[in-house]
Amino acid sequence: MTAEATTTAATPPALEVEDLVMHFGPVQAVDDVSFTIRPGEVLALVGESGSGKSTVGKCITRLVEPTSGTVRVAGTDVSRLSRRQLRPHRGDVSIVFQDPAGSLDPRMLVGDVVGEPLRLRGERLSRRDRGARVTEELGRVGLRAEVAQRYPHELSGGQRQRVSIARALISRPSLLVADEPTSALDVSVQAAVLNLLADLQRDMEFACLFITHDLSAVEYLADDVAVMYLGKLVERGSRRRVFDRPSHPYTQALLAAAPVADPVAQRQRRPVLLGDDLPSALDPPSGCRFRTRCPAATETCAQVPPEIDLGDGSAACHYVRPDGSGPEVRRGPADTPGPSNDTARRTPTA
Ligand SMILES: Nc1ncnc2c1ncn2[C@@H]1O[C@H](COP(=O)(O)OP(=O)(O)OP(=O)(O)O)[C@@H](O)[C@H]1O
Repeated sequence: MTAEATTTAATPPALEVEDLVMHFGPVQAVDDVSFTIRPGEVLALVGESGSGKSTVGKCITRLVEPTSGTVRVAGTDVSRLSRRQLRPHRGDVSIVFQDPAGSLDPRMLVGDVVGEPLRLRGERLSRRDRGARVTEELGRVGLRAEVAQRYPHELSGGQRQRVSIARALISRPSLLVADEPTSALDVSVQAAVLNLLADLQRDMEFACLFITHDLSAVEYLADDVAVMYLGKLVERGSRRRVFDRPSHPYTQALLAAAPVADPVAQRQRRPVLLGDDLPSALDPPSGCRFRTRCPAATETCAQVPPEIDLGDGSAACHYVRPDGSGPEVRRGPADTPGPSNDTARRTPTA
């Protein structure tokens, strides 16, 4: 998908996250994470389970209070606002969760669920006007007006996720955080919901932080990609650059591990296995956190996070070549080939 960045000098980024830290007691879930999303841009946040992706999303939407750091939405520092001060900004950022069954109040009618953000935002609307807005939003996500009179449990998983999306978008947010929006759904409806999100994003032009494990969905939906590993951002760049020339050994491993639709391309891939499980966020490795699993690690990686600036907002491992291409990562015997940068184009299966 192409989202033309409409940023001008006068238009602040849709989202600026600066030095975000979230520790749950001793658990270092997110550590010094910074990134920006331009208006209308889709940034995919990828990484293994437990790398801190959802926690970043929750900090942005103030579902958890960050330990430190700044979150600016369309130029407003929302991290320092009290709940009361935040009220007029409610609805500027919305979130769609992985599991619609868990995120929709089972005692509320769908119409009330979808219309609730308008009430919370303090919009004074007559019952009739609110009903009309709800009907409009339901139509936008492909649901009939009658659905408003049903309870969430009376709907299918795909329909429930459409309700979550309608609820998220009724306040016309400038930023949508979509946290694994299709992964809890039946495979047969995943592509339809993903297509819906893509269409809505293109039509309504909201910026989107798309948190996902699904690299084929990233290829389909994202403009830029940010890669997280154990609470840290290890790489950021345009989707094309990251997929074609991943610079961090972790990104290379992640891409090499992802299934591709084309069996020939799959065979040509040179796998880099991640090996052991993710280390604990209770006691992350010093220096570069990936070093304990990195096939290219040297002793220096234990001391300083070996990052260099690629110049396009990307932080990359010091192993990156001067031309910006990735290192030849080796694992095991010296003749074991490194990862391929030749990723087949993928689209979600219908
Ligand atoms: N409320 C909490 N209390 C304590 N630890 C937490 C809490 N929420 C998350 N964590 C821990 O923070 C780390 C990051 O979790 P997070 O859910 O953000 O990762 P993730 O990348 O989104 O994983 P997944 O893809 O499985 O959702 C993990 O070690 C997790 O156990």
